[in-house]
Amino acid sequence: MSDRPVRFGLIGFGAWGQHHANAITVTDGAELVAIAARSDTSVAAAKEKYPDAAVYNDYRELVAREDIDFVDVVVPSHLHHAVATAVLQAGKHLLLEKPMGVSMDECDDMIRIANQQKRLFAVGHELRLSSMWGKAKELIDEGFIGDPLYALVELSRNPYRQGADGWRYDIDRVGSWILEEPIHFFDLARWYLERSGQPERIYATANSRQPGRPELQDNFSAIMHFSGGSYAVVSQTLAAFEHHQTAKITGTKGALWASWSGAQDRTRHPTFSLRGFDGNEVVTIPIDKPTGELFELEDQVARVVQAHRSGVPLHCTAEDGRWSVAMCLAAEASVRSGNIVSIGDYIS
Ligand SMILES: NC(=O)C1=CN([C@@H]2O[C@H](COP(=O)(O)OP(=O)(O)OC[C@H]3O[C@@H](n4cnc5c(N)ncnc54)[C@H](OP(=O)(O)O)[C@@H]3O)[C@@H](O)[C@H]2O)C=CC1
Ligand SMILES: O=C1CO[C@H](CO)[C@@H](O)[C@@H]1O
Repeated sequence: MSDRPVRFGLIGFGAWGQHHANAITVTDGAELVAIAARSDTSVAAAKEKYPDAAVYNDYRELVAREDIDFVDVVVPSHLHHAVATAVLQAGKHLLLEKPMGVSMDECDDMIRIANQQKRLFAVGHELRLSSMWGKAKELIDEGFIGDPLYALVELSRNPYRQGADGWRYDIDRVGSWILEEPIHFFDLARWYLERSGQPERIYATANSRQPGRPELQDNFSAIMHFSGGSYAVVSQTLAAFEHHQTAKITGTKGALWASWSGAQDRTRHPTFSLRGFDGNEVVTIPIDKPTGELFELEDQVARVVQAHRSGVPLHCTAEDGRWSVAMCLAAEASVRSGNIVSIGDYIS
């Protein structure tokens, strides 16, 4: 494989897209050659910050360029499908932010086109690359806790940002608030309980602080049962302060307890710890580098570069992204009906 830098185009230059731009520019072997934004303000901001990159106000001009290898899509969730299909149809590899799509049809359509075009398709579930959430996975796989039986992934944080033009508070554009952040935790819980087979059913409940906006669910909890007998609890409140995330995983022999805290999700100065009990003693497990979504974002760009250059497996494939969307939609159906929902109908 050639050693020339992997050439990236970035679509979306909002709060998170700007961090993607930075992650691309600090990654060895990656080059940010073009950015597409929508408003004049974002176009001007992109030009000022990245004078060497071409900046477009129509993403179709970016995808039409022949010299781009990978396109990184960081636009509001209801636009993922339209933008991602244009990228794939133009024959580019794709890194698409979560949620992969807002419906199963969207996910299936994108997977079909990626397969047809034989393109790489990674989804932005970056927590899988974390030195801490990932270390927990490694220990589980090594048998540190025995057979896993239970996983709790929990977040308490401040309210979501509005997003450009308020898309995050418009249910038709955000899809649901489950697709916004609990989707990461479904992905983690499934990863941790991988040895327990497939999840079979889910029960979820939620409520809103705004009586007139019941669809904006500040509090959300779900229980997901796996075929092997284990179960996972995913729980989130947006009615709290700062950003505090915990995972507790227990097995036939021991337990793990990971926690992360920061003034906000995008901090470079978090506190975090991973403690474990292997059935004999409680230990603090050293974490070899800082963890947090800004760090993992850089690791994610590095990973897709390696995948492109040397065929290293993607950290999160389109099938993984699809699975997590399915889980959110099943959870949503359970919240709506008040019933336990069979997951097979969603993931088949
Ligand atoms: N994996 C993770 O941890 C995270 C993932 N995300 C995901 O990333 C995505 C973006 O979120 P975020 O950055 O917070 O949202 P923002 O609203 O802050 O940014 C969205 C950006 O998309 C731009 N945009 C909208 N339409 C177009 C278009 N047609 N062409 C080009 N750009 C367009 C907007 O442009 P303009 O500014 O001109 O209006 C805006 O800059 C979402 O899907 C979100 O779920 C977000 C945070 C963390
Ligand atoms: O991880 C995340 C942090 O919060 C954001 C919302 O504010 C989400 O979009 C995102 O997925």
